Amino acid sequence: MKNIKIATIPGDGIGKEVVPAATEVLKAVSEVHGGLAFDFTDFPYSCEYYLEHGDMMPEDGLERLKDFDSIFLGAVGNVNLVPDHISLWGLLIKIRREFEQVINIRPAKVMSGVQSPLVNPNDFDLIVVRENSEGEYSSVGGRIYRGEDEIAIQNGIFSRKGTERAMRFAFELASNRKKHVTSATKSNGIYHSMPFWDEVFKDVSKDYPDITTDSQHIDALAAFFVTHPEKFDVIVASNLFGDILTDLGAGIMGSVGIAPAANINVNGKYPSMFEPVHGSAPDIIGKGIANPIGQIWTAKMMLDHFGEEELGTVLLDVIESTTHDRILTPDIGGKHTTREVTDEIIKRLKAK
Ligand SMILES: NC(=O)C1=CN([C@@H]2O[C@H](COP(=O)(O)OP(=O)(O)OC[C@H]3O[C@@H](n4cnc5c(N)ncnc54)[C@H](O)[C@@H]3O)[C@@H](O)[C@H]2O)C=CC1
Ligand SMILES: CC(=O)C(=O)O
Ligand SMILES: [K+]
Ligand SMILES: [Mn+2]
Repeated sequence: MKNIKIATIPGDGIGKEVVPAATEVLKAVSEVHGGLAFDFTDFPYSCEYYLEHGDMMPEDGLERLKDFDSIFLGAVGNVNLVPDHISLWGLLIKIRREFEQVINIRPAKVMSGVQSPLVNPNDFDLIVVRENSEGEYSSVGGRIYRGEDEIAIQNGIFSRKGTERAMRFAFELASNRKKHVTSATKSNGIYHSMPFWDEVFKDVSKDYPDITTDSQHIDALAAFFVTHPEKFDVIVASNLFGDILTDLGAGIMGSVGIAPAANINVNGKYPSMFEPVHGSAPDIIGKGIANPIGQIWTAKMMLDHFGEEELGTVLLDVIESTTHDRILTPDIGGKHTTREVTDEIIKRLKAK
């Protein structure tokens, strides 16, 4: 029996609704498989935890998480309780950084039965490789003066190591796909970091002569995501550009509620973390209508990560069969609840 130890952190808002749903699905996956067991341990780290303890997680929080095989997180953020930059940096971004989850991979594709907001979208299937440890997500800078003379300085951090690492990851991924990598840049407007980004991209691409490349400014790239998403395969982007592009990727799929993501530790020193693209969705908390597919598809990425690709494919096929049959939550045009979609996925999995 293969036993996988998973730390679950539902976090805030609908994270508390979709993580339990996806955990139930994983339990069904384990039943179907027979030789695979998941051992879940739940951690209450959240904005409510902050109010009680003055921090998003205990001082030894990372110590408690580090020996798990992976972390399965929902979302972090409740601005009614804690400012976002405090809660996200105290939990989500802290784990990404301290556990050296330097790559964030986020696929987007046409899902059967889910109406894209694009009129007659061509069949797209792309994946964004987002640098996940530095870039524009930075705590370097400061604020001086108050009022009229106030100044805020925010520095972006682009190391050769980090930039190259994300790009190599993208090229490796592309070699098993359509052998094309697009670089998201903005070297016409950002004076230092983006010309540097372009140079590193050029250098790295020399090591992959069988992979074709192109480079697009992020503004144009955003427009192409809407007009011709089918033209893309692997896109490598900085932390913020990747963040924005993947909500856009989710948008053209039909909803941010179905988009999955994986924060990958590439050196094997710490667990990777699996959490969907979306946030805590404060506008729909407690209504029972959060789309669980983003979190469940994220569970599929976790299965892939553990070498269970066959099972991962079964799970994605089951997800897509339910959307195909229009068992949909309201965000993608249906009337079904989180519970109903989850139950349907579990039922179909068990029938496999
Ligand atoms: N990785 C994380 O933990 C993230 C956390 N956040 C945090 O979440 C909070 C809300 O952020 P927003 O910018 O509003 O982004 P959001 O992704 O939470 O919500 C944007 C819109 O998408 C909808 N939506 C999101 N997930 C959905 C789902 N599963 N099913 C149906 N509809 C869904 C929401 O109802 C809302 O209308 C903030 O505190 C923010 O900082 C935001 C993004 C990522
Ligand atoms: C915070 C956020 O939206 C992200 O890192 O994806
Ligand atoms: K999330
Ligand atoms: Mn985001």
